[in-house]
Amino acid sequence: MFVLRSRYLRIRSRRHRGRHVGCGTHSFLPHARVDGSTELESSSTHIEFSYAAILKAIDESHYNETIQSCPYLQAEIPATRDGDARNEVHVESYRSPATPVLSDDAVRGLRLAAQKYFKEKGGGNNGVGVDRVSVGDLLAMDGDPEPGWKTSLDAAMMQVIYPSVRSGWPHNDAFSFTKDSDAAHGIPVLTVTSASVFAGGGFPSAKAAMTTFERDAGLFVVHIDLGNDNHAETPVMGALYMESLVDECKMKSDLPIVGPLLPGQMVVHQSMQRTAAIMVPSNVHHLKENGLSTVDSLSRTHILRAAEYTRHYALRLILTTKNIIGFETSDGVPKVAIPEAPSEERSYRLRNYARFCRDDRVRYLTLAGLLDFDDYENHLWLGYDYIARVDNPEYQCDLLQRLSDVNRAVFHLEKAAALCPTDSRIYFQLATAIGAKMDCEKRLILEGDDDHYHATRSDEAPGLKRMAEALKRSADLESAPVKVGVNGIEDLAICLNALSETHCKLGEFGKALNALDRWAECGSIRSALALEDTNSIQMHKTPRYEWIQVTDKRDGQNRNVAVRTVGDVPVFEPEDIALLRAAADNRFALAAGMQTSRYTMQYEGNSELHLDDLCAGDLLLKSMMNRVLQEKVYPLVRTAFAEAKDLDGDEPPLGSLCVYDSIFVRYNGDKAKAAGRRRGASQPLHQDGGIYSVNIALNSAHEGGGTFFEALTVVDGTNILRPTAPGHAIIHKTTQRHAGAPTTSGVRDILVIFLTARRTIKSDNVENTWRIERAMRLQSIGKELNRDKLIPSLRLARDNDPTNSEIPYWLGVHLIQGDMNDETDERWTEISQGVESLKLSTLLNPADARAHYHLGMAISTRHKYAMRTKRAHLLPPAKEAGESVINALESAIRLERKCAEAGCENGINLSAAFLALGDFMTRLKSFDKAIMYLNQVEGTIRESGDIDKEWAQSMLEEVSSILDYCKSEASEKMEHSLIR
Ligand SMILES: O=C(O)CCC(=O)C(=O)O
Ligand SMILES: [Fe+2]
Repeated sequence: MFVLRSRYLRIRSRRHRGRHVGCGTHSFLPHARVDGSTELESSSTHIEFSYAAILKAIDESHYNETIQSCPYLQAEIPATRDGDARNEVHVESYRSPATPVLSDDAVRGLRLAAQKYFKEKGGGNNGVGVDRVSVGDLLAMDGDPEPGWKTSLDAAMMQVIYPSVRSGWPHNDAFSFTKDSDAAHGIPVLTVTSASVFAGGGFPSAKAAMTTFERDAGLFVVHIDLGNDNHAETPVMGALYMESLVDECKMKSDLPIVGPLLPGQMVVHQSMQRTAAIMVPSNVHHLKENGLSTVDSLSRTHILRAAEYTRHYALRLILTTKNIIGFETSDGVPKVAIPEAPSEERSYRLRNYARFCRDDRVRYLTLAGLLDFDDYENHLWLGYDYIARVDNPEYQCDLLQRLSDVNRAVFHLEKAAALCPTDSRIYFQLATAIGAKMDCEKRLILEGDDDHYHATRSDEAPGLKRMAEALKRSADLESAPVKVGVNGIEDLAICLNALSETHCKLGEFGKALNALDRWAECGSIRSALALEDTNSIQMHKTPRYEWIQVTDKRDGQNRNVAVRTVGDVPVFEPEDIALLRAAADNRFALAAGMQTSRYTMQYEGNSELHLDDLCAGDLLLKSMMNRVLQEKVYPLVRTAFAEAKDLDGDEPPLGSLCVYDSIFVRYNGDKAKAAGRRRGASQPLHQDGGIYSVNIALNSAHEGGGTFFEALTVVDGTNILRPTAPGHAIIHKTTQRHAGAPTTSGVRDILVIFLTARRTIKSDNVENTWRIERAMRLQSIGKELNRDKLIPSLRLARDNDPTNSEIPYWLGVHLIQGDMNDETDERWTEISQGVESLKLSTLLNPADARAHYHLGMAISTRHKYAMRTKRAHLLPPAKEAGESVINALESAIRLERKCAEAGCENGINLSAAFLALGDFMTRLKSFDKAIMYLNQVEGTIRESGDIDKEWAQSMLEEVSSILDYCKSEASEKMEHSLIR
């Protein structure tokens, strides 16, 4: 599938803040007129009429807003046009006056007023810790401590703010007459439609941004910094992240921010520019980066720290223009016709309206595009909507129509990119559209319902190349807001995942690795929890530990499975556990059964929470976790795995250990039982993400449960490990296959921390741990690749992490699964390599039942293929082959049964293994053995409860016919030997 997940782009446009006319409401549009036809072409007269009606409504809405929204802030007093012309200072993207526009007193007064308001009435705290209050509400508040700020603000409006906007963009359409009739409405003047104070930061895991990073309403945004209460102590300052500066700053290796700003200092920009108000340390431009030019930057770390440190304030005014003459009425009813809103406003409002239309979105967006050719968001939305339409399962149309839709999507997104070359969303959507287009073309060729496409052989490379280019640009752009903490890493990670995948599809593996490393780096900076401080001298008591090992029967060597903490120093003290579980209880109660995790391994009876979500805003929990990580977890992991180095061949990471993700898992055995889950509350066999998994027990009041380790199935005794007591841990490499053993009654709570490491300059070439992640990610991308690219990428994965048994396992499986009618030498080599790869997998992990199973099947397949293609002479001797098949399949059966006993089976079809054994022994004319194996098929099917299934019946028929053959051959053989 080529269509990328659209989750990456949550296109939003800021809701209009106007109190009377929300663009979120339909109230300003004549309902009866706008629904009806769904296609622009369907009825031109009808459209003409609707179009006019819509514009009229929009003009009215804009007009109302300009006179009603912020009556407490005076509009601009028009100067003579000559006067303006003399002051023209055309600026590109923003104006940032050197001297503050508000005095220190006014800044403090406004901040104090907002603080009082938030304390008494709250500020909405919209889920990301940002409070907001309108200036109108501040003015209406009783007991403003220092109300003098209003006079200062009024003066600034007239003397600095309005003149500065007008002289900054003198050629803006909104300032000029377009038609003669407009002259009747007078000169357009600037006015304020929204004035708000924002506050953000000052708590654990606070976001760097105080305002959402998106296009604003109106025509101009005036941002005035209001400082914070701790400025003197710690110089945390305000700044404005400005998307349009990205390219320019990259060249100068600077940050795309305007600031740091002094309290009272102002930045003005067009609303169309995407910006976000952020908090930064005053030395943000002088931080010495580590030279990796990656997102894991010092500036990001320091900006996020600044945001946590203090609550910062800013004033934001939204400006537009209005025509003064038309409004001069006593009763609010205009005497003359309502003036046209500026075209940018018309387009913005129409676009916002389109968001709420289910059927007509494309049509309204097209109209919005006609109103303002320059507004890239119209094209972005159009492109996005054309793809969304094609993605919608309810959209009934033929492939050619689909192709035409995705072509339009590509057209609009390219247009958007030309108008705004710094918006990462556009390039991501462009890549999505190109992918969708390729998908359509492929289907047209397959279905052959068009002569043109029927004739064309598809060559995907050019399309994939364009996708890669767009994704690369998107990732490069997206890195900028990530680097300053304005955006989280989620979207960038998705983009880099797609980029790696596209490079793999092109066979560009070097570039794929580069993108993969950047993607992995995202994982290493995702968590807001502390990273390992490698400089600190350990003064704390770390838990003691022991290694759980198995002895390999073949070479007598010990293999490490996991570390278990022992003794009287646990990872978590009882009070730490209590704190964590209480936070989880709260969150589960809040979620009321809704999904609380990003992961999919969840069944009835299991629930999960991300520790980062729990810690956000919870100072106590976060600092407890940071302490435990720093004092216990990191030193423990580093020491234990450094000790294991000789045995495992893995260097501990060079860079600081850090949290890749951490989840609180609650297994409810009783719930699972009630839901009829035979296995209780459990997790299937898997590998984790990151490098190390730390699994900490939080209670003991349950039956069953524990971590099942596949590696332990090769030795006698238990294969489920449990920490020695609540608060203690089991730690293993993430590549060690394991499962959550069924909790059969009661509740089992654990905290699993997946650790990875920060990248260092050396990581690229020498670091094992970094390569472990590469290999895992290559393997996960493999699911999206065709066989011809899948096989080389699995080989690459194997080269990067030669110890991960999962990779040669999949490589073997895919090498075997090719065309059995292809009799070339190349195919023979593939099959032989497939067998070798599976053999390697069983050597690396002798406990993997699946690998043994597929190895047995593969040897048998190779045998059949060789016989058929006259290559019998290339096969190993029959006895040896027989032994290896028996060995492999019997191991598979034995191991799978052990897994099943623990409730953690792989789900291998054991009856098929017996059948394969019987079949192979028959081919080797070893009839007694064949009969012995075939006789076990029926019982095994019964055991699995599948006897009534159709496949079971046909398998039994096959068994019975081979059995008949074997029996007659066996008795003939017997006769033969008697005669002799
Ligand atoms: O239940 C357990 O101990 C295993 C948990 C686990 O493997 C996981 O959450 O990834
Ligand atoms: Fe796990």
